Amino acid sequence: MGGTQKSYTTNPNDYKLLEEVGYGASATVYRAIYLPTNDVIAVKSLDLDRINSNLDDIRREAQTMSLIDHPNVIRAFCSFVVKQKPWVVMPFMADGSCLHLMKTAYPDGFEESAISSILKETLKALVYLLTMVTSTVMLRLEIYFLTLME
Ligand SMILES: Nc1ncnc2c1ncn2[C@@H]1O[C@H](COP(=O)(O)OP(=O)(O)OP(=O)(O)O)[C@@H](O)[C@H]1O
Repeated sequence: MGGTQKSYTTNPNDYKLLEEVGYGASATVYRAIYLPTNDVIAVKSLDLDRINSNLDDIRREAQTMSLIDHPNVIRAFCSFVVKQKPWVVMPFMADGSCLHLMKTAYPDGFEESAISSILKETLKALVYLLTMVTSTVMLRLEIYFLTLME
């Protein structure tokens, strides 16, 4: 993985949740402070009651998120369970989502050139994720065949 790696503990007392910044189908996202370094980060608190998948799927997703290394895909710094709720610690995106930007600053929609670069960057992210998934599946298949041949 590139760049300098920051390390974050899995101790909930090291995190101070500030205000809620977003709400999705399965989670609430907070702006938060990582107390040991005073870094501003985001904490996504997943609501198991609102999620259809089981804990193993969530664990796998968080594990995959922590392997991500691409400028256009947000990665998880770490994840752990707090009062039966999985928390995912990630970089805080101060400008918010494209939808938020549109609602606040571009009510008539983005310019075509902006749309095309957002789409281009999103497609790059998708290609990265697809390549990552494919190589993980290939690796698993390889291990499977090697085990079979033993
Ligand atoms: N790292 C972040 N930094 C800042 N804001 C964020 C971050 N992650 C999420 N948000 C905000 O929180 C909202 C909900 O997050 P997200 O979409 O990840 O939740 P979800 O429950 O998985 O949503 P979905 O409905 O897509 O399943 C986002 O739309 C965004 O506004």
